[in-house]
Amino acid sequence: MVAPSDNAPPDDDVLWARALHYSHSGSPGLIGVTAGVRRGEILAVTGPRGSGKTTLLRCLTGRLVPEQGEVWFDGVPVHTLGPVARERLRRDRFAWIGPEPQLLPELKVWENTALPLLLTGATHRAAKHAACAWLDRLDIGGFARKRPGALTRAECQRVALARALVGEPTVLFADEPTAPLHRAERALLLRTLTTAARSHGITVVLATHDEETAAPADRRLDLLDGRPAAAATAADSPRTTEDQAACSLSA
Ligand SMILES: Nc1ncnc2c1ncn2[C@@H]1O[C@H](COP(=O)(O)OP(=O)(O)OP(=O)(O)O)[C@@H](O)[C@H]1O
Repeated sequence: MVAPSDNAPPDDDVLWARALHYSHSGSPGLIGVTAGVRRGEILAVTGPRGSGKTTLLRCLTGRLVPEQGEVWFDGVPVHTLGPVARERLRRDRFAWIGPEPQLLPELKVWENTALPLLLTGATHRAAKHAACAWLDRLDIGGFARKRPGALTRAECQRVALARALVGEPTVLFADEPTAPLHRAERALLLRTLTTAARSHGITVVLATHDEETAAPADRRLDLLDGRPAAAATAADSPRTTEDQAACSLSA
């Protein structure tokens, strides 16, 4: 049960979370994480493996409900919504891209790209038109009639990006989208993602353990052991504040 709060989210944050706590079957995933992202901004959530990045993104999308804390999207208290409303929010306003493209091998590239629109009732013609427009924008229009098996992994990941963007979501959640790619491919995918998001005013929450991938972000949130990194470091070294005081006295 999530306790209500009098604290309203900041006006300029399209997505805002306060003091999130979440545990996976008893083992801590998030411990008191607060995060905000403004409309059109790119927020990088960084940290080593197991630091809680995916758990945070899943709490922000409403896929996971925090045990404590609040998540607000566009003035809506996501943490109080039921499963159907959260599912609708994810479908209509959010998109997700992970490290694996997860394309359907039987479908052509344009059909894979159009899937989110077809599943929400768009006509075949409108969905195809939008899918092909996004494939063109991402410079992969030439693949539209091919099947994923004919593409490289990096090309498939760009198709997955087109599929994520085809519904023009308010927020794109990108969980280690470049992780399985070589350096040059990583740079291309990242440039494609950030350029497309910025030119369409799409907010991005980008989880990555890689400094170069985090570099284009407007802001970043560093996690360690499920906490903001600064808090985790302080918790690991209870004498830090005392030590700093001692240092400044002796300086
Ligand atoms: N389904 C689960 N069941 C049990 N523990 C989990 C589950 N998912 C995550 N965890 C644990 O929660 C912690 C945070 O995991 P999370 O996947 O959020 O971190 P991450 O920073 O995204 O890591 P990675 O980069 O490896 O995906 C880790 O200790 C992880 O082992």
